[in-house]
Amino acid sequence: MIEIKDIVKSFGDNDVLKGISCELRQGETNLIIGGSGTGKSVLLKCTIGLVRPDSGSILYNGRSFYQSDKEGQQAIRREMGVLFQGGALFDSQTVHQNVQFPLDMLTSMPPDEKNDRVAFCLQRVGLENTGKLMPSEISGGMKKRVAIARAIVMNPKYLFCDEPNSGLDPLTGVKIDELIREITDEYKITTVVITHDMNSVMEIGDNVIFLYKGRKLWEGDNNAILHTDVKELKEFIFANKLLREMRD
Ligand SMILES: Nc1ncnc2c1ncn2[C@@H]1O[C@H](COP(=O)(O)OP(=O)(O)OP(=O)(O)O)[C@@H](O)[C@H]1O
Repeated sequence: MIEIKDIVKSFGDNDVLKGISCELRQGETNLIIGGSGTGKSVLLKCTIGLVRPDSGSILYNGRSFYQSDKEGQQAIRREMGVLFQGGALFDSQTVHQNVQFPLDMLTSMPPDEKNDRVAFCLQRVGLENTGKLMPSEISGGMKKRVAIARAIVMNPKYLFCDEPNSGLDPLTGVKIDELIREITDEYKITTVVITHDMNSVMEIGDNVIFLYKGRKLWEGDNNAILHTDVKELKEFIFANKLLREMRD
């Protein structure tokens, strides 16, 4: 579990996060949703240690990242897998090399063990026998799968996904959501997904946190969200035509 407590972050006179607290639960897909510019990415960057909050604390299974020494921070970082927006694969490396990259950077695992681990992760995301291909030879959905395989290769306790569906057709997007959900459940990971996508909210929203202008306005699951009384959340949800028609 990750406990976010009263996080405040400003850039100059732009107060981006105005005191956000929430719990990101283990074995669940925790979705951070909200309109553009509401602070979702900044909150994610604070949570993965890329942006230091002005105040507040973030605890990873009880351990404070920002109050840990360098070694403690590295230990927590090693437990994080990150799926960056767009996948961020290295174009000049094969699928296998891309997935192996964190093992090369962060472990002294013997080569055979690395190969086995990479093969296992590729198989887990449904991409066995693709290791020799280059990223340019595979589809957008397959690239996301490779990026997921890379994010889980270190066996993370925490998985962060920034807009995992961006650039994918709806059906492929649903399959990626399902994969993230399955992996979360199977390995009991604390998964955090940033999204604008109401399909994802309805499919995998175990714990949904709605941000609006740097504050948390609502928190609940995907069953409760359609019955919200919060005006700003209703506007966000029912901007989606299909959901509006379902409601009416
Ligand atoms: N490094 C930075 N320096 C200055 N301002 C920043 C920085 N990073 C983010 N901001 C500002 O923080 C605010 C929130 O940005 P953020 O990227 O978190 O929004 P978001 O909710 O993720 O939006 P989107 O859905 O469009 O990605 C914006 O006003 C942005 O300009």
